[in-house]
Amino acid sequence: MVPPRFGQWSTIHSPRSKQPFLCGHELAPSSTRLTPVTDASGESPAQLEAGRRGIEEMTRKSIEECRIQDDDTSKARGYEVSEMESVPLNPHEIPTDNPSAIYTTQPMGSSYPVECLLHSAAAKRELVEFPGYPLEIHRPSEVEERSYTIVDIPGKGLGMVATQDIEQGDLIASERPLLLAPHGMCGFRDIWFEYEATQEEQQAAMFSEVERVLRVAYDRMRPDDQAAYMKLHNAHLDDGSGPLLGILRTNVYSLFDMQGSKYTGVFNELSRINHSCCPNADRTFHRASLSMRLYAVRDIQKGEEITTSYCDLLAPFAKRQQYLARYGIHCECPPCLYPVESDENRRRISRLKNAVPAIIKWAATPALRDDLLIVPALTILRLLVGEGLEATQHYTQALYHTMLIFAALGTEGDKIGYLCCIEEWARLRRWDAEGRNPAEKAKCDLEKVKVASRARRLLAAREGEGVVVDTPEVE
Ligand SMILES: C[S@@+](CC[C@H](N)C(=O)[O-])C[C@H]1O[C@@H](n2cnc3c(N)ncnc32)[C@H](O)[C@@H]1O
Repeated sequence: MVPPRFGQWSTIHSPRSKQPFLCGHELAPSSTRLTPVTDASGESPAQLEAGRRGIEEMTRKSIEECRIQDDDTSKARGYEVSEMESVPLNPHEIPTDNPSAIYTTQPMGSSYPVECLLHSAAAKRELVEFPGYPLEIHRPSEVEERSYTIVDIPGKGLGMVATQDIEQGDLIASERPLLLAPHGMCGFRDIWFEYEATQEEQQAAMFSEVERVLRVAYDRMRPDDQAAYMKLHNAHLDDGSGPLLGILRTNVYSLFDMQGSKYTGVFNELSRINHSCCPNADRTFHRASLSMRLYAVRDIQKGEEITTSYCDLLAPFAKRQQYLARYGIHCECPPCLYPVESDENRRRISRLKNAVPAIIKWAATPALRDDLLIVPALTILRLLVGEGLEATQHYTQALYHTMLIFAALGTEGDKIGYLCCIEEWARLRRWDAEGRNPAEKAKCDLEKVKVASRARRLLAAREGEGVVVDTPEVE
């Protein structure tokens, strides 16, 4: 989970040209927020008229709420903010100019919408033109036989717990964010001070302006979603963040990159998952359905807490604790209780690199021992499992290497080991690739390894007969 960066003070300190900076596009309520008013609904002309007036009123209100430049707050604090330009657009329209901010409710017409704050017209285009978009999904609350519940976890607030056994690779949940916004929100408003402001003053101004940008998005949400947002945990009550910003900073997950910006999202249920440095679940964002998928990275037993990671799992203990402190977390998961040993293991694991070319070379070289690679490969796998790092890409990479080495060893190797590695690798890769087919890559590498190892056997046999042959070319 990556909270927004708010530290780019140099960008707001210097006076700038007073160009309109924040544009409140698409402020008209989308059709997802109002019942469509048509004759077919059986409503009377008076009801239809009232509905039309309601839409006009909400549009006007939204636009007015966006005109928050030069108000009492900023004047009283001695700074000015850039003007916000409001241009109502339909959710499917792409603006032809290039505004700095677009408020839009997506997918258009969905009963399960996401309030989106986008930084450019190009971002909106990329969002709505993504292949397969918009793929509908069910709200978590509508999914029968959910495998989890949200309950109180001693010492952690609320958390997610398995209500049945879950197998490695199983999908636990998929959920759309309540709010989607760029990582680091300070770019949305230009602030300039009339005097040499202190860092604290600049931070206070930035927090206040970001809060107001968020307020526009929040006011566009459906009442249920607003209530869900406000119920989320806020770990930033005392640092000057407003309530919307505090909740955002506590609960956002990084989602995806779009037009050079990282996008983040706050979720009703998925934001209830607590952190662990040996998590049993991982998440990926599915662009076509605009939803986050949570899946098990190892078997989870009924009653076990479902956890994910908020930080870099291979960072040393001290760095992880420092990072987690911003959430008010003092992590006491197993690796954090044995930091010296765990740091050493994680340091070794972090050195793991792509070894596929080396494996192919070894497979083709009779002079190299059969067990040269399998021993270190299994050692790394054991270390990863011992540290509970199945959620890292190092784990899938180590599984992949081991699978290739077993394949090269052929009958000399371990068939069960080979099958276990390839099946586990495929289970874990199931949710992480969008549009890419990991099986294709595996097929290609397996073929190379098998060709190389056949060549090696041939070489070994000919050398045994006293014939010297060149090593075949392998990548
Ligand atoms: C994104 S929220 C997770 C859900 C939260 N527990 C709740 O009640 O809504 C992050 C907050 O959960 C708590 N938390 C998460 N992981 C924790 C952990 N490993 N130990 C203690 N508290 C944790 C912290 O208060 C943190 O600020």
